[in-house]
Amino acid sequence: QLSVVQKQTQYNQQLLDKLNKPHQFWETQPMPNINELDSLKPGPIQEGILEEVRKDPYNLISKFEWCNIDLRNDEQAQQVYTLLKENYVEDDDNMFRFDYSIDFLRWALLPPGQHPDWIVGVRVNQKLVGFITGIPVTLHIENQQTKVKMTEINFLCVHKKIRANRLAPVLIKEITRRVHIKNMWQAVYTAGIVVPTPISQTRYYHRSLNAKKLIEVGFSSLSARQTISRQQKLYKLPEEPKTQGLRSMKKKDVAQVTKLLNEYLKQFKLYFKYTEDEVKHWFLPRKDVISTYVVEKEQGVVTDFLSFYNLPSQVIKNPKHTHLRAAYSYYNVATQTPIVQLMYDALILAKNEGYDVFNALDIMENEKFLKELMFCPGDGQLNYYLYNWKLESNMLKPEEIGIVLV
Ligand SMILES: CNCCCN(C)c1ncc(F)c(N2CC(C(=O)NCc3cnc4ccccn34)C2)n1
Repeated sequence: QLSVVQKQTQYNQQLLDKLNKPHQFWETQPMPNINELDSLKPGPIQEGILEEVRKDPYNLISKFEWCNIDLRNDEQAQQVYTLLKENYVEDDDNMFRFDYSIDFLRWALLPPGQHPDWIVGVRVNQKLVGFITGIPVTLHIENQQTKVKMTEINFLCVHKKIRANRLAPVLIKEITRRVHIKNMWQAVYTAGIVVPTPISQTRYYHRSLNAKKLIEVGFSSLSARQTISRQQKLYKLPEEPKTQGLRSMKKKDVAQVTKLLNEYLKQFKLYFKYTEDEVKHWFLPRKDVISTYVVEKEQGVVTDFLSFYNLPSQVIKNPKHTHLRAAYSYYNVATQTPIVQLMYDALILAKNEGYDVFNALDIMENEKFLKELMFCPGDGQLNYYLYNWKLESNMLKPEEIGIVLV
């Protein structure tokens, strides 16, 4: 084992490296840097050459080895769950950490057309210590004609005990290689941190559903003049939704929901086009994972729908609560029902499903309901990234973003 002194020296050196050359890894990647933003022409930054793609995996330090994770296998799914539960994204004050469930991970990572070698793990003596994932998507960029088959990257995670080993850049390079070898050259991903070069900087908003719990876990705080009971009254919601014909989505709704969604998303500069199979996968309700409600008007016509996903956070140290139950706004299409009314019903439905807070980004048309429904801006910023693609416009406004990454 390295002596304490050696470890400290190694750590100090790594800090110095970071200070001297921040983003050392990202400068080697095809992402426009600040002064290229005006010179690069829109489209791919580097042309991919299939023959040049490395055929074998990147080298790992000894005792580390690559593995493909089969999330359908309970044991392997449990290993991923535990790695993320203990080592994935935390808030800046280390009070909360995401607790993605196994059912949620199967929903998020086993969509139609998934590639088994895009669920990538790194093990040391059978223990999972690193993880990164990709799923195949067709992204429409800035106009109808430009649609690009690419990967959506997510769940980059390195075990806390082996950070500063530069494993994250190797995980990124390896999944990039596995995408390139399938002749795909772009990626879309999000992150709470800023690395070169976001295409959009969006913000989280939170709507309190259980004011007392949010104060007890430290998610919300009371100012001098506020009391818990006054907060509860302020955020109180009716027992039942207002919209006539609002009900849980069923299989028979898939065709109409697909048409509504694809039509609705065309207004944005970044959006996916969905097949009926994909709508089945992403929107049919799954307990404790995804909730979708449709508005059915006279004899079977679906005019609107709302959806939100379940992403609890572990409350790291709290005498009374182990989890914060958070619902995240997914896709909402309002064609006949006013969007404020539809989202007010979403709050009521989420409250009745037991959520403590309802989160939404300021993307799509969300600005139209955030203030009126008493959402508060959070400290969390979510940056969107496109790998190896120069946009016509340097940055997109949040309301031009039509994709939600879980
Ligand atoms: C593709 N993947 C992106 C989604 C990952 N998502 C949901 C995420 N990425 C960065 C964030 F900033 C964030 N925020 C939700 C807001 C929030 O609730 N902040 C307090 C809080 C409660 N629990 C946690 C856990 C981690 C971080 C903040 N937490 C901020 N959400």
